[in-house]
Amino acid sequence: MKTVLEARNINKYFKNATTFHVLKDISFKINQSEFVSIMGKSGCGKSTLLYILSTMDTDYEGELFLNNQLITGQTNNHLSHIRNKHIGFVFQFHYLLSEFSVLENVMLPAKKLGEKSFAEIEHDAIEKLRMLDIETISLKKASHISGGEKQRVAIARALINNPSIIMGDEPTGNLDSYNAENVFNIFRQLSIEQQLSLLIVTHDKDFANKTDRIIEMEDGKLIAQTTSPHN
Ligand SMILES: Nc1ncnc2c1ncn2[C@@H]1O[C@H](COP(=O)(O)OP(=O)(O)OP(=O)(O)O)[C@@H](O)[C@H]1O
Repeated sequence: MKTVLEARNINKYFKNATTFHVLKDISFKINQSEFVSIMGKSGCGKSTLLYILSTMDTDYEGELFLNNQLITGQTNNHLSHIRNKHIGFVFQFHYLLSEFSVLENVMLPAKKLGEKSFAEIEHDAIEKLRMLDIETISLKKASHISGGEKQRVAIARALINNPSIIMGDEPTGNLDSYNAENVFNIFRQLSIEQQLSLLIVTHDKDFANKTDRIIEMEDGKLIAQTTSPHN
């Protein structure tokens, strides 16, 4: 099984008036097509870890590999490229550009990457919108669609560059149970049909129990990795 993401002995310190050891020797791997959740009490370090794994925070000790390539120590320019091409993000709040259409929002990361023509990007974006069953709202302004639709648009945007992994920080935290289940089902379908890996921080035990593996954190440490009961 191909490893998509590997964290080796990640340590992080916040250095203010005092030094705070926030992440303590975290190591784990995520395989292709695996759907993994991260759980732990508020303040245990989940978001801090996700920032490092997503290459947005480079101030840490240890090593990070994406598709078996060491990405620790790369230049900011290179990291920005890696992030845009290989990692899709879905947050609790969707961060769509409200004055832009759904279609324009989904196209943005591909335009930024600059590897395809406008027509190709538009074609890809419509395909993603169709896959998520929101093609009919493609010309609506992002401010004129529902919360559940916004999160599906955010997922389509995360998929536009065909990433290896989707990372999410509480992507269902702002949704009602119907829409939360809908997002879970989309993630599950992506992991099975597109062989996409998913790493999702969540406080929702029901959501986590349905993923392939739960990574549990406490006080900055990885304390358990549990294969979920559904397996
Ligand atoms: N810039 C900073 N300087 C010092 N301490 C920080 C900083 N940012 C976060 N922390 C602390 O690091 C710890 C981990 O924070 P983090 O946001 O990663 O937790 P979390 O598990 O994601 O919490 P939540 O579930 O509430 O989002 C917390 O104790 C937090 O107060």
